[in-house]
Amino acid sequence: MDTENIKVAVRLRPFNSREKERNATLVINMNGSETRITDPKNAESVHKFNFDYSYWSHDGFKEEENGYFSPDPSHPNCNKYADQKKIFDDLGLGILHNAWEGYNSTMFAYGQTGSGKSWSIVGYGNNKGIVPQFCEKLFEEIEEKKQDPNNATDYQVICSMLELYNEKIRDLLSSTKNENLKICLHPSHGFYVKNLQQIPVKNFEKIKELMNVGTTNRTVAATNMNATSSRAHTMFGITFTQKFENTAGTMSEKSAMINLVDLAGSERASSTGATGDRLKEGAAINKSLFTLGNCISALAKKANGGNIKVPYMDSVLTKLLKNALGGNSKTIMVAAVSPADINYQETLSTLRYVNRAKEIKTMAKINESETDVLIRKLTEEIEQYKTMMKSGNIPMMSDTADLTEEEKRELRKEIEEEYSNILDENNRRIDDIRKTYAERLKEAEERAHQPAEMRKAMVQKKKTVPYIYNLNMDPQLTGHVFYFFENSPISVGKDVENAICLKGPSIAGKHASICQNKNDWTIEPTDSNVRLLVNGVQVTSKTILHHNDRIVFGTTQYYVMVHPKKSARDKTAYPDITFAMAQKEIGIHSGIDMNTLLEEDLLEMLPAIEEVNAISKELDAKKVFSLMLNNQSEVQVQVTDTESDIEWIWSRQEFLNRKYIMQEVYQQFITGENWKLPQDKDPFYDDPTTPYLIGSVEIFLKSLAHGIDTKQVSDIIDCSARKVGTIEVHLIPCGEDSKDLIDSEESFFSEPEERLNKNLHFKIKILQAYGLSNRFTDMYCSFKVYLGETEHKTDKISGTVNPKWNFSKMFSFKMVTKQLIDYLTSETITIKLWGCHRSSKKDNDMTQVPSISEPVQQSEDIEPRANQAKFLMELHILKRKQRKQETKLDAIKQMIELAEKHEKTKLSLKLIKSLFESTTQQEIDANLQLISQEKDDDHGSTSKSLTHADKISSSKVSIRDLRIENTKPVNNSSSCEII
Ligand SMILES: Nc1ncnc2c1ncn2[C@@H]1O[C@H](COP(=O)(O)OP(=O)(O)OP(=O)(O)O)[C@@H](O)[C@H]1O
Repeated sequence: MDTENIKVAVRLRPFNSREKERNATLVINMNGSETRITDPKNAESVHKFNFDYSYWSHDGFKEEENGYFSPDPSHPNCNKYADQKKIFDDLGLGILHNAWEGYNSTMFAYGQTGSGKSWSIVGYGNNKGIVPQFCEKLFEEIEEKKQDPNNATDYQVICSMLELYNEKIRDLLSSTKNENLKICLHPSHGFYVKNLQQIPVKNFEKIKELMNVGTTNRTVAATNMNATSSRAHTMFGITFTQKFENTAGTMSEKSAMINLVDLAGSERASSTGATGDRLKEGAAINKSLFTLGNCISALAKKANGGNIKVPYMDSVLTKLLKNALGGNSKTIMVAAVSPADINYQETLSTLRYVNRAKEIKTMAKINESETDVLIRKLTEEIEQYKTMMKSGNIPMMSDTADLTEEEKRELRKEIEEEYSNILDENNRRIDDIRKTYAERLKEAEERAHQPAEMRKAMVQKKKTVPYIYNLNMDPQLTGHVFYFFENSPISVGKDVENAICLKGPSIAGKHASICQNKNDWTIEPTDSNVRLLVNGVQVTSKTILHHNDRIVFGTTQYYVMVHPKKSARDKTAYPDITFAMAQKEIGIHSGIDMNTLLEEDLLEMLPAIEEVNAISKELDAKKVFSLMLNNQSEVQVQVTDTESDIEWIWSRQEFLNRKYIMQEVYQQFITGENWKLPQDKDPFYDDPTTPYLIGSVEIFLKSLAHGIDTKQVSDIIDCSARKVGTIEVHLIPCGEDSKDLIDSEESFFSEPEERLNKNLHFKIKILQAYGLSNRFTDMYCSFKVYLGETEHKTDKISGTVNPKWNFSKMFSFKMVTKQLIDYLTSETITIKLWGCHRSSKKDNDMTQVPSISEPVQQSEDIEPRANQAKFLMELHILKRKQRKQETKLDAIKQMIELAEKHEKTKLSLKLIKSLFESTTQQEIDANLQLISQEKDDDHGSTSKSLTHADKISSSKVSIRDLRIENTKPVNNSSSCEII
C-alpha cells in the first residue's frame, strides 16, 4: 500500500485574443513551485500558493514550423517556459511508471472554460497533450519489451471514453446511441459504468482513431443536443494489463486503470457566484463539479483529522472518481489558469480549489493477482449471489419491518437488479481474464463500427464530393460532422425524413433545400421566415454555395461548404474558417457597431441572444431578450416580459448561466420529456419583487481630499445611458465627534498630500432623488466606499417619484495613506438606485409625472455632464484655495498695521510663521494679540545653547521688508483668471 498526497500542478497559458484585445495585464507570477496572484485592483493584495509543480506556459516560447510550441532561446523566459514535453516528462512519465508497476492513476484538469485544460490533457495538433503522449510511449515501451525473446508476457491495452453531461453518461466509443449508461456499485471493485465499451487496442494509431471517434461523437451530441462541450466532463480510460507467469510458475496478472479527465469549465461550479444568480446553485448545471468541490473539502478536512462524511454518492462524477480521490489510485490534479486580470476572480478560486486538494491522501496498491485466484474469487462471488437470489435470503431485506408490501417489492426488485449487475460484471471479468489479447483484438475488429475500408473511402470521397462540415466554438469539436452532397435535392430540417436532419432552436421541420445546378450547389430556405444565413447574411432566395462559405441553420448549427474539385482548380488561398470568424460576420451584418474592446463580448453574446429568443419563442416563455451596454461599457441583457412589460437587466454572466439551463429545458422539450420547471428553478422567471437597477450616478470625491463640503445634484443614468432622474448628494467633512464641518477653514487642505498620516472623517449624505418613473416602488440607493466590501444602503421608499431618504453615513480613516489620497482625488463612488417593479403596467394608477427625462441620450452625452460635475468641483476647490490665500494675506496686512500701531519695526519670524499657519480666525486673532509683546531688538535670545532652528525662528524680520514683499503684485494668474 502506497499512501501519498494528491499531487497538484498549476499551468499558466498565454493571453488569448480576447485578453490581448482588452489589454489585459498579467496577474500571475511563478517562482519555483510558488505561484502568486495579485489583485488587479489592489497591488498589495497578493495570494501565494505552493503546489507540487508550477508551469509557466505564458511566454518564452516560439511556434515551430510544424506548429509545436517550444522554448524560445531569444526570450528571457525561455528556461521558464513549460512545453507539452516538459509536462509529460514530469507528470505523464510518472503515471506510465505507475502503470507498469500495477498502480491505478488518475489525472484531472480543472479550470474555467478556455483556461487550457484540453491543451494539457488532449492537446492540439502537434502540441500533443498527456493522453496521446502517454499512449504513444506506452506502446513504444511494450514493443521494446516484446523484443526480448525470453519475455512471454501478454500486454493488453483497453480503452474507453465517456462523456458526463448533466449527470448522464454517454459512451463516446459506442456506435449505438448509448446516451444514459448506468453506474453500478460492485462490492469488491467499486463503481463502474455498466455496458461501457472497453476496446482493446494494438497500437497508438488505433488509439488516435478511437480518440477521433470519441471526439466526433462528442461533436454530434454537442451540435444536436444543443449542449456546449464546456459543460461536459470527458473521461479517457486506459486499462493496462500484464499477464505473465510468476516465479511460482502460475499465471498472474498485473493491472492498472488510468483515468485522464478533462473536467467541465469550473466557472459554474462555485456555490456563491458574484452574479448573485439565484439559479446558480439549484440548477443541474454541473452538479458533478459542485459535488467534487464538496468531496475535496470533506477529504481535506478528513486528512486533518476531521470526522466527516464524504458525499461521493451525490453525483455521478464523484462516484466515478471515488477511487481517484480517496482510494486506490495515485492522483494528479492540474489547475489550468488564465494569466489575465479580467479572470482574476475565477483564477483565484481555481487556485483555492486545488489548494485544498493537495491535502488529500490516497492509498494506492499494486493490483496483482494470480489468475486462478482471481477467477476463483469472481466465481465464488457469482455463486454466492446466485444462491442469495434463489433462496430469497437477501441480507439487505432483513430490516424492512416499517415498509409496506409495495415498498418491499420495489426494494427487492432494486436489489435483485443490483445482484444481477454484479453477476454480469463478474462474468465479463472472468471472460476477459480467460481470453487472450489476440482473441479480444479480433472481436473488437469485428465489432468496429467504422471498418478501415469505410474510413479510407471517406478520405477519398472528401477529395471529390462536395460536402459541408461543422464549426464549433470548441476548436476540438470543429470538422467532425460531415454531410456529403451526393444526390440532389437534399432536404434539411428538423423532421426525421430530411436527408440532413438537424436539431436546435429555430430549425423548422423543413428548413432548406440544397440543389445541384450543373457544377454548382445552391441553397434555398423553404420558408421566408426560417433563419438561414450564408456568410452572415440572411438568405431569402436560391443562393450559390461557394467553397469556404459559412452556412448557419437556425441559431446553433454552423457549417462550412467544401467544394473539393473547384477549390483545387482555382488558385485562391482560402483562409481557415474559425467559429469566431463566422460569428463576427453575423455581428457585422446585424448592424452592430463593434468597437474593438467589446467585440469579443458581442461575438459571444449575439448568437446567444438569438438562440435564447428562439428557445423562448418555442417554449412560449413570453420573454424577449436584447443586448445593451451599460455606462461602464459592459455588455448586459435586457429581459422584457411581453405580458406585463416589466424589464429586468441581467449581467452577462447571469445571462450565460441562465442560458445553459434554458438549453437543458429546451433539450427536454424536444425529446418529449417533462420540461416544465417550478418557478424557483425556471430560468425564464424573475421575481417582480427582485430589486431592479433603475440607474446609477458617479460622485466625485476630490473635494473630500481637500476637506471641502459639496452638494452635488447629478443625473441618474440607466443602463442604456438615458437620464432617468436626478439625485442630490452631499459630501461633508466632519470631526471625529461627527460634527459637520461646513465651509470650515479648520478642515481645509490646499494640497491633499498635507493630510498624509492624519485622521480623516467625512459623511456621505444621500438626500433625495427627483423625477423618477412611477413604475417603481421600494426605491433605495446602495454604494461602496474605498476598499470596503460593505454595501451601504438607504431605506426603501415607495409611493413617490421624488424619494427623500435623508440618509447619512460617516466614514473615518486613521492615518491617511497615499492610496486613500489617490482614491479620493481621482476616483468616484457609484451610487446605484434600485427599485421594484409595480406588479403590472395595468396597476400604474399613479399619476404620470411630467417627464423630466430627456429623450434617449447616447453615452457621449454623459461624458460632458460628468465632466461638468468634475469641473464644478475643481472650481470650488480653487476658490477655496484662493480664499485661504486671501485670508492669509489679510492676516499679514492686519499684522503690519498692528505692528505699526504699536510702533514695532521688527517682528519675530516665529510669530509670522505661526500667523501664516493659522487656519481659523480664532488662531489669527490670538497671534495678532502677541504683537504688542514683541521686542524690537534683533534676537529674542542671545543664548549660545540655542539650536540652529531655534535661532532661525527667533530671528527678526523688518516690518519695512514685509510691507515691500506684501505689496508686490500677486503673481498667480490662474486664480485671477478663475475669479
Ligand atoms: N499552454 C498553452 N499554450 C498555448 N496555447 C494554449 C495553452 N493552453 C491553452 N491554450 C489556448 O487556449 C485555448 C483554450 O484552451 P483549451 O481548449 O485547452 O481550454 P479548456 O480549458 O479545455 O476549455 P473548455 O473548457 O472550453 O474545453 C486553446 O485554443 C489554445 O489556443
